[in-house]
This record gives sequence, structure tokens and C-alpha cells, in this order.
Amino acid sequence: MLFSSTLRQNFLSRCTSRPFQQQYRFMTQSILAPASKFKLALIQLKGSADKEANLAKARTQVLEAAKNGANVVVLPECFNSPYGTNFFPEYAEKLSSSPSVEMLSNVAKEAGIYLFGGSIPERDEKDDDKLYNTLTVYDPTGKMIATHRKVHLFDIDVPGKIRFIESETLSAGNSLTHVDTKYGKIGVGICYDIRFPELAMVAARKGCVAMLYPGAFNMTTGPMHWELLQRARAVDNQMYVAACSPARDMTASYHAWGHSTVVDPKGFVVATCDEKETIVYADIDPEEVQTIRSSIPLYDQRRFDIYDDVAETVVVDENGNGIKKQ
Ligand SMILES: O=C(O)CCC(=O)C(=O)O
Repeated sequence: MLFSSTLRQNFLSRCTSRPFQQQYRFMTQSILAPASKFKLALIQLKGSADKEANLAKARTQVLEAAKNGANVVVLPECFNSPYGTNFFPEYAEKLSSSPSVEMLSNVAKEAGIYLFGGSIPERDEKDDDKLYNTLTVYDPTGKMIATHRKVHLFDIDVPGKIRFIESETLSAGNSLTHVDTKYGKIGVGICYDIRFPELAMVAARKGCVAMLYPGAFNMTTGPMHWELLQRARAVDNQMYVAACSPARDMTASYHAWGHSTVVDPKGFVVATCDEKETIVYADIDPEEVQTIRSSIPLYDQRRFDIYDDVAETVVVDENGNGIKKQ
């Protein structure tokens, strides 16, 4: 275990206030929550329109990953359904009565692993018309320890290539999620969330050793940005980054890019694959985070005293000056 003292934990939680960071810039550089080595597995599944079959296949693959020594296992985005706005209402489940949650909890317990259960279309408990794209996380006893509703909905229009408007049927989540595991703190996002660097940056500053993203990029944006975004988030924040995709199915309406990947804190791809069904494994070592952070001490060198508040929306006026939007 690294940095396991209560003192460090107390310190870490106080580090989130800006005046504190300014005063103690030199102390914040290498803070990680208590962390130790673990084996990560990304299950690149080929789903179908048959939910029961998807759940059964996911279960088998999670057990396979655990048999091969994985301690933390990740499933892809929307692993229990086809990916498309028209499918979400049909496949959505309330978490309180969800066959997918039941399977995920049971298999996490049976396998004795932490399970980041990809995502499923979720129906709001109270408002039947409200749907989300939701990740649920389980500890090795099968207890659900976190949920993350996709914060940034995938609304894009690349003329002649791909138009996808997730907000046609989904609502966005409104909070960030950092999961405490016995191997360390882990941040999460879902697919399009990876395009917003703030999620990973906040996670790193809250002591996370890795960001995990279930995702389903496509044949247009996959080759352009899938690996680049993971390497960017890793190198900016000097942390592990992994993204777990469905396998490609050319008979489905949405063709996933595949290429589930793990990137280390230096920005190197340490494990990846092609578009076919497979399991990608990588050893995660928190010492690697410490090593790169002490060689290239970005955390010491940040200039919080001169950055504008990035939470302000800025627009450009007719003279080309940036002005704050009211
Ligand atoms: O950002 C992209 O290019 C793809 C995002 C996506 O497929 C998703 O959010 O599900």
C-alpha cells in the first residue's frame, strides 16, 4: 500500500480548496489515495438484440477474466442492448428491479472482483419518461458501490458520416463519480465523457490512480480520436486511462470501433486489440504514477494564480475580444 496514513487522507480531502492548493502547491504533486497493484481486464463483447443472451455472455466473460487473474473488470457501454437512441426506451430498466443489475451483482460476488458494469439504459425510478446511460459498479461481495450517469450526451453531426443525437431519448447525469476500491480510487466516465478533460483532471486531483471509460466509438470518430483521447487524458493527468468498447458487429445498425485499450501514466498504450471479441488485460501499478509525477512534476508547476476560471463561459465579441457570457 502507498500513502495509507489517515493524515494523508485528511490532507487529500483538504486539497480540493483553491486557496489551499495555492498555499501548498509543492505538497500536492504526487498525492494518490491509498493504492496498490492490480490486474485490469476490459471485456470487448459482441452484443445482440437479445438482452438475456447479452447478460449470459457478459457473465461468462467476467468469470473468464477473473479466472485469468483480473481483480478489476470492465464491460462496454450499453452491453445489454444494441446501441441506438431508438433502442434505449425498449431496453431501459429501473435499477431497483433490473435483471442486468442482478446479474452484475451476482457475478461480481461469484468472481470475487470489482466490476465496472459497462453501462445500461436506465429508467428513472420516479419519472418513467426519463432515461439515462448509466454505469453501475460492484465490489467483490456483490454490493453496488457506485453509479455514474453519462454526463455529456453524445450529440454530434459529421455531415455524410455520422449523426447521433443521444439527447433525443436520454437525459444527462449531473455528477462526477470516484470509486473507492481496495486497490485505490478510480474515476469513471462514459464514452463521450472522455472528450471533456475536466472529468479526468478532477479525478486525478482527487487522488484517482485511473480513469475507466466504457465507450462505443464508431467508424468515423474511432480511428480519429479513440486512442488519442485516452493518451491525452493519461498524459495530461499522469494517470492510467482505459476504455472498453463493444466488439464490432457489421450486422448491427451501429458499428463500434472496438480497440479496447489501456494507456499508462506516461501516455504509452500498454494493452490493446482489434475490433473482434476479446479480453484485454493490463497490470496497473500506482508506482508508475508516482514515478512520472516526480520526473515531470506538473502538479508542482501548475499556475492557479494566472488561470481564468474555466467554469465561466466565454464568447467572442465583434472586436474579437473574449467576454464572459451572462
Ligand atoms: O465521441 C465520440 O466520437 C463517440 C462517442 C460515443 O460513441 C458515445 O458517447 O457513445
